[in-house]
Amino acid sequence: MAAAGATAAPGAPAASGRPPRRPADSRASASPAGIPTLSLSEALAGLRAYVAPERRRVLTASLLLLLAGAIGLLQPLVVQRVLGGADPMRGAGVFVALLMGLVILGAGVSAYGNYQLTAAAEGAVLTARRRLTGHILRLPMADFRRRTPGDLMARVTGDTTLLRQVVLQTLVQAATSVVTAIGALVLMACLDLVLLGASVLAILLLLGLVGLVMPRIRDASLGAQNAIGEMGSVLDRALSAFTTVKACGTEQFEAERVGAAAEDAYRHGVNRARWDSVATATAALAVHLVFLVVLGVGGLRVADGTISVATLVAFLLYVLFLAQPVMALVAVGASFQTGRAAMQRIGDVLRLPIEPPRATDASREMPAAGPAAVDTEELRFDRVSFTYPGAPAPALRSFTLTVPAVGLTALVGTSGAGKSTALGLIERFHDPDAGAIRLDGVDLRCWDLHELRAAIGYVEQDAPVMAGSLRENLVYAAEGDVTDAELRRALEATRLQPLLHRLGDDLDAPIQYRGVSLSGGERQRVAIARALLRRPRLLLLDEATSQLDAVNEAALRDVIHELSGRTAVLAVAHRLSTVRRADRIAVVHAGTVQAIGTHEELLRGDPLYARLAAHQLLPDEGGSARRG
Ligand SMILES: Nc1ncnc2c1ncn2[C@@H]1O[C@H](COP(=O)(O)OP(=O)(O)OP(=O)(O)O)[C@@H](O)[C@H]1O
Repeated sequence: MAAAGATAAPGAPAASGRPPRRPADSRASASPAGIPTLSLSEALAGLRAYVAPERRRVLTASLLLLLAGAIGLLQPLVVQRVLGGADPMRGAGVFVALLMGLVILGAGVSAYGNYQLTAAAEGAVLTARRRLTGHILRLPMADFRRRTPGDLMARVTGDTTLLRQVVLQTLVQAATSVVTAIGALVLMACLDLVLLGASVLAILLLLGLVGLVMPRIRDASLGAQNAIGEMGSVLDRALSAFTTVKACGTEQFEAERVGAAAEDAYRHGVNRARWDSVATATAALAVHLVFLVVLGVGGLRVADGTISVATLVAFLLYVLFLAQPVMALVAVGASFQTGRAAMQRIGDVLRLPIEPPRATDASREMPAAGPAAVDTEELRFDRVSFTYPGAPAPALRSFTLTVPAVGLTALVGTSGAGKSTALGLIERFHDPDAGAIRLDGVDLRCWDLHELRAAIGYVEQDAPVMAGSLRENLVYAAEGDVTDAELRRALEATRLQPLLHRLGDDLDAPIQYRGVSLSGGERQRVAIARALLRRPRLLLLDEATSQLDAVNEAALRDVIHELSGRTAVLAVAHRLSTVRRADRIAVVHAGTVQAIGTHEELLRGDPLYARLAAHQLLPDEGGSARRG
């Protein structure tokens, strides 16, 4: 299967030398709410990985913010010198000027430090977005399909944004706050140890209470972010089926579904805000309590002459100064819990194995079907069986077929017989559970994935056209430069000149989102032209002619026929008129190739084909096809 030998994303935080883990295998513990959460060390390791590219900026910011903290610490000392002097008013002007200078210098250093820190945080967000996007696009098809685009988008846009706050607060503010607090405590110790003891006791008591609140913030954050992801999924469902929603008149129904998901996100958000407020209020209470304790105990000590008023005032200033790091540390704790939830959601995706470029253990997975065929330049399905993950029954069972290097091979059969699945396995969207598919006698699992796909032109059933220009859509899959003349030839071959004409003969004319400004047939032909420009050695067409009118279909049939004179074409078609001229037709039934032959041979020898032909053969040149 695709997961075999899969590769973890380069730089994925959890991939530091360890094999990639699926979420189910994760050592993540379960929160009281039953939501699995990252352990603290995993979260910190994840954060380090995102910040690593920004370490120089983070270092600069740390030093500057520490310097700003040190400058701040000097201010109470200056005040003490002024008030403690024999004549407080003598030289007051100089001290005030010195104080002003320190304030301005501190503000400047702190502003530049904060700028560097914010830039580093943006850099970490950029790193996370790049890794996540690159990883999502390299996920195996099965893993991608288990997720919804809306939720993945919420992870790339929303969860990564939350990292900014974590980096800003956790990495530097936590460090600088701790250092500043220690500095303040040391200076407070120099002033009076008794007052220090009373202050520390009061702070520890209330910080203990804050610690109890932190897990609640983490659970509420994870709940809120999951709810936002869910809302993205519900919204994506409605927007991607916009036409259906309109046609079915279900705007209100869908709006209510999205509204319900938004309400869920709101409830979680409010819950998080509640616990955030509890933490902040507790920290503020701690600071006030310390201030009152110092005022009370300090007042008594001034009264009995143990310390001077100047020392008490300086100590109180340090208490006020301590308020900032204490409040900051609580905010850091709360924000880290939010970031931890975001990192978990990002990590859940990054820990998924990506498509292996080449399965290293493919040889061990060789079927018991015997040695690899020696024939080259052909595609061969050798007793291939495959069941979609979670599906109750196999889509392919002992599917055996040879597609020569040149010629048109058609797959026909009833709906759900397994035709599209067979094409998907050639693209290695999935790998067979048993048997093997070989190209040039080499198991596809041993091919370099990029090389394999580069050799194939694939026109899928829904033939998407992307937002962008016609040119962008055409050259999308092409390797190397494509000239205008080549583009025009491809348009001509697929009878798309009228479309080009409608676009003012401008290859760079924009095509709307998902090609909604094109007809279904035009979209399909753009996809075919795109596949042709890839100059494939194997062209896979999945019902590529289903949306073409008779004239265009006949024209396209000529193109395919001409192409099949040079290369291998494997076409799935319900319109049997398209495949009448096929060199061989494989009749697929219940996941197995039950008959192979030409149109005439199968009409005579295969009852299923004869039945399909009788029901689905479209009139073509002179209606001759109806003779079956
Ligand atoms: N992603 C999937 N997950 C689970 N089952 C799937 C998936 N895709 C297809 N199937 C199932 O696999 C079987 C074969 O599907 P496939 O799309 O290959 O049929 P088909 O012959 O191409 O049908 P049609 O002609 O209607 O397109 C069907 O039973 C289908 O329901």
